Formats: sequence, structure tokens, C-alpha cells
Amino acid sequence: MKPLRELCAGELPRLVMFDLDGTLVDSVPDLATAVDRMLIELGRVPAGVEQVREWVGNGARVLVRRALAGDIEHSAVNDADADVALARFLDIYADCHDLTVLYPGVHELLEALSTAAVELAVVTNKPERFVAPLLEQVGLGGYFRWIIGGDTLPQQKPDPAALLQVMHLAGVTAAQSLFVGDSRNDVLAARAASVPCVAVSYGYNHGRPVAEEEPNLVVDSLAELL
Ligand SMILES: O=C(O)COP(=O)(O)O
Ligand SMILES: [Mg+2]
Repeated sequence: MKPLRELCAGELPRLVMFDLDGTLVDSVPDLATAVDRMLIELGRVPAGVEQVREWVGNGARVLVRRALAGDIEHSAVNDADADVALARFLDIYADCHDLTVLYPGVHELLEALSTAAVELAVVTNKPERFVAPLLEQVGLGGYFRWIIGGDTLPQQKPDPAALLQVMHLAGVTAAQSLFVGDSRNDVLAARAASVPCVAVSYGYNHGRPVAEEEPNLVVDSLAELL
């Protein structure tokens, strides 16, 4: 795990925090199914998976607002409409999980890190209720000591609050920690917490290359960290 040592002053990190959607699992096909069912119920035109891929990353509420706006820019969406749509989306998404799959290299890296006694956490903007069942479904149930969802704390990524909380619970410094994510929010949250950040190139970053956000390292597969 040489690349990880190089990012943490020659030592293995003591804590690695992972983003979920777009980093560990390809969840957009199920998210798009739920968004489109919600839109159709509301009498609107479905968005399609490519569009939804660009909208994922800021949690369910923002995803629903973007779907109602038909655009990444959603400030004109009425809050009451968004609340109604969000409740439907959350209900529908609870039944959409068959299409979500692990990315290559994920299982191998988690296994190597846990064998090396590195503590593991998930810090996602996805609503907390969906996270543990999803991890269980894809075979990652046993790996993570801490799970922070998008509604666990008052703040979401790019705010560093969740990273700081996990580091505090683990009793480690920023220099002993690492964040692995796929989007601008992840890089910004890690930077704000002074935690080194690895970004995966295959995830969702609103249609833009994540390298533009200047993480410490970009990999095409988590297997490159082994
Ligand atoms: O649910 C989202 O919008 C994104 O979730 P993530 O933080 O795991 O990428
Ligand atoms: Mg992500």
C-alpha cells in the first residue's frame, strides 16, 4: 500500500474515510430509476440516467430539487414542492437497490486495510437510513466502524464536520487520516479538514474530471492503492 504511505508521511494511515456513491458503489442506475419514477408520478418528464449522474453528490434533497428544475441549478424550485417530491423519492428509492454494484478493487482494498488494522469509515451525503443496508447488500457490511450519512449531522460535505467527528471518535490526527472520494465535495471537505485526499476518476463529479479539484492523488481504480 505504498501510495497510501506516501500520502501519510511514510506510515499507513490509521483511519481511512470513504465516500459511498461513485466511490465504493455505482448507485446511479438505482437513483435514476427512483428519480424517474418520482418525476412520472408527478406528471413530469423522466430525466434519464446520464442526467441523474450529473446531479448526484449533494444528498437526496438537492438531487430531488435538481430533478424538479431539470437542471443542476435549482434555486427557483419551490420548497413545498420539493418537500412533497422528496418524500416520494425517499419512499421509492427504498425499493430500488437491485442495480447498485461495487466498483472493481473496492473489496480488495478494504480487506487489505482491515487486515492491517486501519480503522474504516463511510462519510456520505446519502441519507443515513440507506447506507448500512446498501453496504450489507454489496458485501461490505462488516468493514466500517463509523457511518455518517447526509442527515446524520446538521452539515454535509463539503463541510468538514463529519470528517472531524470521525477523526475525533477514532482519536487520530488529520495527518494520520485519509479521505477517498469521487467529487468536488469530497476534495473540499478533506481540504477543509486538512486530510489528504485520494479521488477516483470513475465516479460522479457533475460531469467534470475530478482532477480539476486538485486532490492529492487521482486513481482509476482503488486497486492502485494496494
Ligand atoms: O447521495 C449523494 O448525493 C451522494 O452521496 P456520496 O456523498 O456518497 O457521493
Ligand atoms: Mg460520491
